[in-house]
Amino acid sequence: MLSKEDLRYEDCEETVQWLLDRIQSPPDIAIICGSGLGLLAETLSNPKTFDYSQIPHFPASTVVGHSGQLVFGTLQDKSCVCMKGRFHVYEGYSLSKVTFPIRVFKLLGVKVLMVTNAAGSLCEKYRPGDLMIIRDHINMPGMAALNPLRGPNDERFGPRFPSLWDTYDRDLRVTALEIARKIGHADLTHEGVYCMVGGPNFESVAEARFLQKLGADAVGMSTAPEVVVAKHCGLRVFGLSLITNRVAQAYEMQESVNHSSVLEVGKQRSQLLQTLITDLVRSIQINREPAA
Ligand SMILES: O=P(O)(O)O[C@H]1O[C@H](CO)[C@@H](O)[C@H]1O
Ligand code: HPA
Repeated sequence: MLSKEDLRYEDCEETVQWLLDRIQSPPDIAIICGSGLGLLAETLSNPKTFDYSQIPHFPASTVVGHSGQLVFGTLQDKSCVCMKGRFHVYEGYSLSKVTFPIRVFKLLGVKVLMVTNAAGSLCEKYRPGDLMIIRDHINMPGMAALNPLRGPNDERFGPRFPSLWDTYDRDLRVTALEIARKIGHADLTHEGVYCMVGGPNFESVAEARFLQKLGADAVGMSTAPEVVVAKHCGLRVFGLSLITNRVAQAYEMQESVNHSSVLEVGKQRSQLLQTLITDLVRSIQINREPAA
């Protein structure tokens, strides 16, 4: 059964129509800016910006470092849309609301979703300021039935039982690693597994040890639901984590993390992220179906 909190296909269509009435050309690529990474949106030329509060059915951004704007524009001759700020479950939103923009992007005609996030390192060799290309994820809330696909399945979006085995696009991952090498940052660019937890607290030492044993290289409080919904509706997905801190896995470790330091690392690395995403967008071929 749908709850009051669940947004329907028709709500999505309404939002899409509202946007189509106001933009020049529908986007092919959508980019979600993680905590402190909103400057990515400034790479778009001829920007057309909407506050989330203007857009029908869009929730509001409540987290510092997520300014709450949707920016349409051009990057490397590709029509793009950037979310300056995402929605998190810990803000109190249903998963349907958290992932609503992804379905809007799909109905707008987007082919590729690029998700970025700030994340803590669980892997010995990752340092704050490093990048992790997401190879795969562990959706902790999803495995405990807090999954955005829970409830009646609307086949217009996708199948009841989607497979996630090849979710993070292999070609985009390879290209991103090549770009990192070309721009001289291979040493700080890794490929690994992102684990989503519910937040908003940062992990306890015992939780961090548990996640590391499960095979997670980095941990954050977002991304997995967006990616599940993107895969469900057939989008190509690329994911990039900026490692903003180490997560303490021993009681003696003096690792303290707070949201301001997460945002600060985002600011310091914004240029690098912009370069990598811009070069990756340049490499993407968009195959538009011929008009009927
Ligand atoms: O995942 P993004 O939105 O980048 O944000 C990350 O940073 C915040 C914690 O500082 C959490 O919201 C965590 O998920
Ligand atoms: N844990 C969870 N989410 C995060 C972290 C972290 O250490 N850093 C940035 N987002």
